[in-house]
Amino acid sequence: MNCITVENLSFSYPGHVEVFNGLSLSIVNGEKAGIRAPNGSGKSTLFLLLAGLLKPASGSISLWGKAMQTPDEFRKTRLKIGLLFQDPDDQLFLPTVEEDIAFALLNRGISREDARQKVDALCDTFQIAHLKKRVPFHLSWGQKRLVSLAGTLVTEPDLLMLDEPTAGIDDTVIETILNYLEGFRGTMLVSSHDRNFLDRICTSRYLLTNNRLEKC
Ligand SMILES: Nc1ncnc2c1ncn2[C@@H]1O[C@H](COP(=O)(O)OP(=O)(O)OP(=O)(O)O)[C@@H](O)[C@H]1O
Repeated sequence: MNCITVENLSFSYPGHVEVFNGLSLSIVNGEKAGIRAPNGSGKSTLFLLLAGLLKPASGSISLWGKAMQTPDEFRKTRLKIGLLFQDPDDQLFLPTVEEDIAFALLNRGISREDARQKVDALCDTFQIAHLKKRVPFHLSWGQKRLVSLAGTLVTEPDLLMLDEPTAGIDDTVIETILNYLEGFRGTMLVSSHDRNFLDRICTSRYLLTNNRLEKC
């Protein structure tokens, strides 16, 4: 069964050139798909469209076989999705790191104690336990990246969409992230310019150029 089916998707930012014109793709359940592309070709835009945060001009998006037609359908389905934004400043918004990582759990009705345990475990894994009481806004860029990644993974989503997860992160921590993602059992769509990173965790690779997403 497909996790993601996109047919004939077209999208332009208002007043700008079109990003997609007739893009189609399908990602099967459990696939770990790596996307590479030149800068500005639309990777981030694709993730935002798939999460229902941008609206296509035409075409269809189905997630787990269900056509996503209304904002409400996307909102409900997003509970099963973890989306890591390319820029952590678009993602972090609460007064402390631990509150930010816990947000998606509490939003899903998980108790404070269970949320605290999951946050603590992930902070230990990503070596960011010392940052828990810090203000996300004041962290370094790499630290923000790790905190936003923890906040994306903490709900153990069925579909992970990671936009440049290793940008600005040092090699030892990249290894920790790789180890974690190698054990991830859901479906994953990950964009990166780091070919080695994609080779380690992906079961399929795609190249996005000239409006087309082609297996490579
Ligand atoms: N909010 C916006 N308003 C107008 N144009 C935008 C906006 N966001 C992105 N674009 C444009 O849309 C195109 C696709 O951008 P996008 O960020 O999706 O590409 P990308 O493949 O993720 O790039 P990169 O690898 O450089 O991060 C680019 O030409 C970009 O300038």
